[in-house]
Amino acid sequence: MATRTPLIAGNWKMNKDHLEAIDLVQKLDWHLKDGKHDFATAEVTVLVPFTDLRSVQTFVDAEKSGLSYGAQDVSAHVSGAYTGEISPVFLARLGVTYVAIGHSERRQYHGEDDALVNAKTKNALAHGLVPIVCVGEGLDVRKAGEQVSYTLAQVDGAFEGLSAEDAAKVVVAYEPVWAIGTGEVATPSDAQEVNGAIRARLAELYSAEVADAVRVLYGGSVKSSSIVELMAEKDVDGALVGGASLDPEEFAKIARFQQA
Ligand SMILES: O=C(CO)COP(=O)(O)O
Repeated sequence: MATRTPLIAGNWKMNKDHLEAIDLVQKLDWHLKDGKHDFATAEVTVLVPFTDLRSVQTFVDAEKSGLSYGAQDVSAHVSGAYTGEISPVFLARLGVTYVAIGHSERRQYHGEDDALVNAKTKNALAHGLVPIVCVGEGLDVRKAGEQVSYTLAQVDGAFEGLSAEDAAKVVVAYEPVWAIGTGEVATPSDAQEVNGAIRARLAELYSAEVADAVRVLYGGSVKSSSIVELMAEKDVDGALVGGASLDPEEFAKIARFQQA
């Protein structure tokens, strides 16, 4: 079985301007260095607003920080008359590693559907970015007990037409919508149920090797008090952290879950 390096990703959402971003990333870097964090045992990345990318890049390069960084969305197009969109080419030029695609807030407030998520995923991969494809059910679906089939349909949509080679590079984040920003963290077994099903689906769609290579994260109200139990589940390969990623000490603690 492949050994998957855990990934702890902070999604800042629409918080922090480019000056505040430097302050936050500096403090995060300090806490990780203070704790002698070994990035080989858990990768740490921050997904920041587009306007913060240059500041974060400058800091990471100057400090030779082990942190990587990413964006929260990307266009399905490469260039041209798409007002307000950001090309994966621009992100790659700024040293971006990851890009979140299909976050539930984009699906909900910007009408993004599986076809668009698929197009963005392909575009990111074509330009050397690693997509973090977000999937997960709302409360109604959870109450109806349909969380696995609902989420797997989103996975099928996101991976449609992807080669095995590309599929192996993708990160999937299972984020049940009812657990986002609510303080309502899914239990470790809730996370394992869906994360395990996602991996099994990738094995069906591709192969055991691809399924083994893909990191499947959990997201939704993750805190330093919940990360250890979540990471103990065999198909939870990391976390996508919202609110708690804005507190550098708390986020560093989450990243250092192996030391807890
Ligand atoms: O949406 C999330 C990360 O993408 C989760 O947000 P919270 O950690 O604030 O619940």
